[in-house]
Amino acid sequence: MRRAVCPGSFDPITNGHLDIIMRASTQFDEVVVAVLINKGKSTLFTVEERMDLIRQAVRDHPQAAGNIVVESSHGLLVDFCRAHGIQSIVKGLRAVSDFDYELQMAQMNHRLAGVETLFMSTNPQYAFLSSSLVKEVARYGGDVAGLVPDVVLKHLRERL
Ligand SMILES: Cc1cn(CCC(=O)O)c2ccccc12
Repeated sequence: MRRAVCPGSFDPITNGHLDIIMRASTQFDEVVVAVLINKGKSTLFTVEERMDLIRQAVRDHPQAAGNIVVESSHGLLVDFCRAHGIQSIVKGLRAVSDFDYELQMAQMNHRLAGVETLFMSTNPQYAFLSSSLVKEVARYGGDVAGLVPDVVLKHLRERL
């Protein structure tokens, strides 16, 4: 069973994230989306809400093949990988600016536990997206339809 993890805060999931998760699910037997718990960071949605939004977004996706599971993770990602029998981390790269930090994390995770990190190119139509930017635009009444899954759009409007 070849498993990969797609880690992130997903506060909330965007269509850029969903695109990578769906594409990763065609490359592995199972993809585990890990919602990272960061106690020090205030978030718009709770961990449970973020997990539910991801599950709904995947369910609503026409290409969903039933091999995507959503979990939460605190502490080191490599410990999460060991606990879940995961050999690969899949990350989406949006721009060259993402690469420096992601390379550092990939080298550390490989040294710590031999876990490989596989990078996928983000779909150019979503390359400018981040959860923070989506929240900022939505907060000031901007239209983020098409940039986030419909279920996220609904909850963003309710929450903000
Ligand atoms: C799957 C995925 C997770 N992340 C981290 C996002 C986060 O930490 O919330 C991404 C960033 C860009 C493209 C794809 C992804």
